[in-house]
Amino acid sequence: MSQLLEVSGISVSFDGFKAINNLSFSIGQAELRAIIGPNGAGKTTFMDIVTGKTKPDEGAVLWGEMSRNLIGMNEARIARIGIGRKFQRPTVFEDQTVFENLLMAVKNDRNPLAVLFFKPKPPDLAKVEDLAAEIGLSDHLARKSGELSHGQKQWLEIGMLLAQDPKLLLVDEPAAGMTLGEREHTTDILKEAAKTRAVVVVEHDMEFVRRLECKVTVLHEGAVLAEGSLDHVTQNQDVIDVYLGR
Ligand SMILES: Nc1ncnc2c1ncn2[C@@H]1O[C@H](COP(=O)(O)OP(=O)(O)OP(=O)(O)O)[C@@H](O)[C@H]1O
Repeated sequence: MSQLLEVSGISVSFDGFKAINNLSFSIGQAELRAIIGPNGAGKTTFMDIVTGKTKPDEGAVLWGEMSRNLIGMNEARIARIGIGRKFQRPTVFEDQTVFENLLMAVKNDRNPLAVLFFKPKPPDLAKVEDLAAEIGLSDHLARKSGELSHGQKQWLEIGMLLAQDPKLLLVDEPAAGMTLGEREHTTDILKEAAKTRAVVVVEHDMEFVRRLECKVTVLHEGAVLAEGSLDHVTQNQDVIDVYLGR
């Protein structure tokens, strides 16, 4: 299988401290991957590099069949070529309904006023309905987003990102603050999304990672410490020493 994203030998230092240290990582077109690792391992910095927020001092970040180099591209351009990022805190428009939030995302205009003057066409409406079904909010389309539970807001934001049809979706700690039921539903959404695109999930919650049933990459001190199934990496003595055993 050809790789969608191929990161090789990236390093970045902040004031002399190597936050990412010769890190290599790759993911295929329709693959789900969990990234785990202790605080300060470099997980956020890694995502910052892939999305163009941080420029590495060394290494290559290659994208797609043409192996385009993403280093030096700005964040907006990287988003346009198909990399979506879900931050930890949901950023939906609370005064807008679920329907309006999804429609704004389909239209790719995150301006609450735009939706007032927008006459959606049948394909847009069909897409909103499909997205709502995918994230399990079909029965909540008319509700103000501010009334949703924390988990439902997270799903809505995932839906808004999926509206852009990203080829790669990066998701930062989705399980935080969710009930068990919400976590289970979130794993279902992410597994489904990864059937047609690459999805990278950074998460500390090991039960959540187990339910994802995917390959796991363990980061430590800015580099890959171990990679493989969850059972494989959790039996690795280095992983136990630096992460699990603490
Ligand atoms: N802009 C910055 N300036 C200085 N140091 C930074 C900067 N960004 C990250 N760091 C440092 O780089 C290291 C890696 O941080 P990063 O946030 O990527 O880790 P993480 O694995 O995401 O941690 P966590 O699980 O706590 O979110 C940390 O020691 C952090 O303090």
